Amino acid sequence: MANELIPQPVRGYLLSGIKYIFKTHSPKLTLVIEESSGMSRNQVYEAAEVYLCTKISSNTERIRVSKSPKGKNLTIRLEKGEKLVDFYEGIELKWKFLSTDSKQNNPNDPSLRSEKRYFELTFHMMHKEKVLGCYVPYVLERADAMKDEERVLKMYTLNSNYPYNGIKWESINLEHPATFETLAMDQELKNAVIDDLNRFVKRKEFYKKVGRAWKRGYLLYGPPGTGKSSLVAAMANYLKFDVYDLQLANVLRDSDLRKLLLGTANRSILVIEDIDCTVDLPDRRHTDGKKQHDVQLTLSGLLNFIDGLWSSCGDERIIIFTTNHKDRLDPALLRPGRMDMHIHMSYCTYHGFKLLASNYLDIHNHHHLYGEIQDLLKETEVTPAHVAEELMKSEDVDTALEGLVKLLKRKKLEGDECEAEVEKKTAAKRQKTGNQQKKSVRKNRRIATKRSSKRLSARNPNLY
Ligand SMILES: Nc1ncnc2c1ncn2[C@@H]1O[C@H](COP(=O)(O)OP(=O)(O)OP(=O)(O)O)[C@@H](O)[C@H]1O
Ligand SMILES: [Mg+2]
Repeated sequence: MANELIPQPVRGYLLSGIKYIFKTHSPKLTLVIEESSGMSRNQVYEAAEVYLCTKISSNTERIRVSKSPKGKNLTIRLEKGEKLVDFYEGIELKWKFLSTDSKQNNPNDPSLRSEKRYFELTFHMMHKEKVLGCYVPYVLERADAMKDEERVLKMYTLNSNYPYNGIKWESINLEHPATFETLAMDQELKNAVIDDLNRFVKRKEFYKKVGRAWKRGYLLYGPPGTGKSSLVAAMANYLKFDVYDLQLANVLRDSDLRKLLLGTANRSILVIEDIDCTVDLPDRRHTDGKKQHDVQLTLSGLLNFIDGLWSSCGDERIIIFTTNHKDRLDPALLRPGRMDMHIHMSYCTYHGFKLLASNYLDIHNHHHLYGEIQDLLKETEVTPAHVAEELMKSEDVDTALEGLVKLLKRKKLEGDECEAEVEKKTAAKRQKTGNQQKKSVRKNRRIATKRSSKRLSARNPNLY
C-alpha cells in the first residue's frame, strides 16, 4: 500500500528518516576484544573463547572441534564469522568472532603469516557500565570455573639428565585418584584440613591486608604407608592445583633452586618429601667457577628463601613437607608459625578400616567379622596401605576380611612377641645393672674400710 500511495523519492526519504530515528535512539557500543594485548595474551579473549562455547545454539552454523592427546574432553570453539547472542540480566549481548589475515611479512611463507583474531561484543550504549563492571568479570569468572573443571592436573618432577642439560621441571599428568572421600584418616582432622584449604583460597584480600605472602604450609608426618603422599594428591585434586615434587637432593646449586622455584606456576603445591632424609644433604656445593665452598641450606633457611620469593608475586601457593620422623626435624621448622598445620597420619583405625572396606569391597553395612577386626585394630599397629593391600587380595568379601583378620592376628602376635622381647631385655638389663651396682657398692665399701683403717692406723699407729 505504501508503495502505491507514497511516491518513490518521498518513500526513500521517509525510510532513511526512520532509520536515523532508530539509530539515534538505540546507539550501540561495540567492544573489540583482541587475542593479545601487547606481548601477553588477553585474558578477556581467552575467557570469551571458553565461555562462548557453552552458548552455542541451533543458529550457529560452524564450530571448531579439537582434542589434545592428554585432554579429557573435546574442545569446542566458534568458527570465524560466527555470531551468537547471550543475555545477562535482561541485556542483549551480541558476540561475533572475526579474524583478519595480515600477510605483510612474507606472503609466500605461510609460517610468517600472522592472523589477528578478535571478538566483537555489541550491546546498547546505556548498558556500558553494567557490561564492563559486571558482565565481563562474570565471563572471566565463569571461564575460570570451566577451565578448572576440565583441567588436567600436572605433576612436575625434576628431570634426570642433570647436570648435563641444566635442571628443569618435567611434567606428566597427575592421575593419582586419591580424594578426601577415599582417604582413611581421622574424620575431624580431615574436616579441619578441608576447612583450612577452603579458608586459604578465599582469603587473598586478607593476606594482602596483613602483608603476608599468600601461602600455606603443611607438615605431614607419620610412618610409611599411612597416606601422606595420598593426602598431597587429595589436596591437589580438591583444589585443582598442580603438584611440583622438589627432590632437594638433586638440586646442587642455590641458583638452580631459585630458578626452579621461580619456574613453579600460580595455584600449585610444592612438595618436599621425606625431609628428614633431605636435611643432611651430603654435598651441597657452589660449583660455579673453580671455587668450591659448602653451602649450608637448612630447611628453615629454605622456607625464608621461599617466603621472600613468593611474597613478591602474590600468587596462591601451598608448600607441603612430609616426613616419617618428626622428631628428627630441625626444631626451627617445628616452631609455631613456621608450618601452618601439622598433620599426623596415623595407623589404621576402625573408622579408617570401614572407609577402606567400603571403597575396596563395596561393603556399606555391618559384617560379622567387624567386631573382631575392631578389637584387633585397637591392639595392633597396621598401616592403611597394608590393610588396603589385604583387602585387594580377593573380590570375595568374606575371603578378604578373613585374610585381614589373619594379618591382624599375626601382627598382634609379632607385637606381643616384640613387647615380650623388649620386656625380657629390660629385665635382663635391670638385673645386670642391679648386680653391677651391688658389686660396686661392695667394692666401694671395701675401699672405704681400707681407707678408714689406714687413716685410723695413721692416727693411732699403736692400735694396729
Ligand atoms: N590413609 C589412607 N587412606 C587410603 N589409602 C591409603 C592410605 N594410606 C595409604 N593408602 C594406600 O597405600 C598406598 C601408599 O600410601 P602413600 O604412598 O600415600 O603412603 P605414604 O605415607 O606417603 O608412605 P611413605 O612414607 O612411604 O611415602 C596408597 O597408594 C594408597 O592406596
Ligand atoms: Mg609418600
